[in-house]
Amino acid sequence: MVLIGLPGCGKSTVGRQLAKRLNTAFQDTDAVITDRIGMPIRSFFEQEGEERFREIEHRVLAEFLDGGYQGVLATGGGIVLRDDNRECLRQARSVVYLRASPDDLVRRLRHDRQRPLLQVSDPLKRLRELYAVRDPLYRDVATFVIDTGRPSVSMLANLIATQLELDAANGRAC
Ligand SMILES: Nc1ncnc2c1ncn2[C@@H]1O[C@H](COP(=O)(O)OP(=O)(O)O)[C@@H](O)[C@H]1O
Ligand SMILES: O=C(O)C1=C[C@@H](OP(=O)(O)O)[C@@H](O)[C@H](O)C1
Repeated sequence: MVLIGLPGCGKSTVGRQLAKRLNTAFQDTDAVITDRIGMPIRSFFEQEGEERFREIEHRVLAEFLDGGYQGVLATGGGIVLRDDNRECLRQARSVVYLRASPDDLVRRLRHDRQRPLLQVSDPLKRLRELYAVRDPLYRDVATFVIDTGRPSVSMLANLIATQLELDAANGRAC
């Protein structure tokens, strides 16, 4: 199953807990990319540009999904920007959109210096722009949407696990 959503929505944090709860593997496309490029993503954006990053991100996503990866996969917030990535995601068995408001995200990420797109003078404005463009794209490929506003990380992991179990019990693949 794949987790999507804006930077800071909890794809890695919730994803790790969910994998434990489901007793399955956890992987993070950003971590795989970082290993592959041998530098932080922020440095890669500065040296090589976003477009090169998106190429590598596409290859990594396709490798996981074409390879039939069965665990929990956290993705980068921009994974839905490319048509071919959205096509890949539609073939995944479950895609969960962790929805978070720009206001919540800017609070969570106020000390972050790693996310290249948010190193701007007005990160709230940037997050609102990202939300406007991406929210419809996340919804387009999501199997279901979870609002992350109130619940804790462990509650969210339990909520998703329960939803996946219900889907499985109702005969829908998870
Ligand atoms: N539901 C939540 N409530 C409060 N803080 C959260 C929640 N989900 C994630 N966080 C915090 O927000 C930050 C970003 O989370 P992270 O999992 O790295 O996001 P992503 O992988 O989606 O970019 C971390 O400090 C994490 O602890
Ligand atoms: O939103 C984006 O376009 C990006 C989000 C980042 O991942 P997170 O969503 O884990 O921050 C990372 O993939 C890269 O900096 C680009």
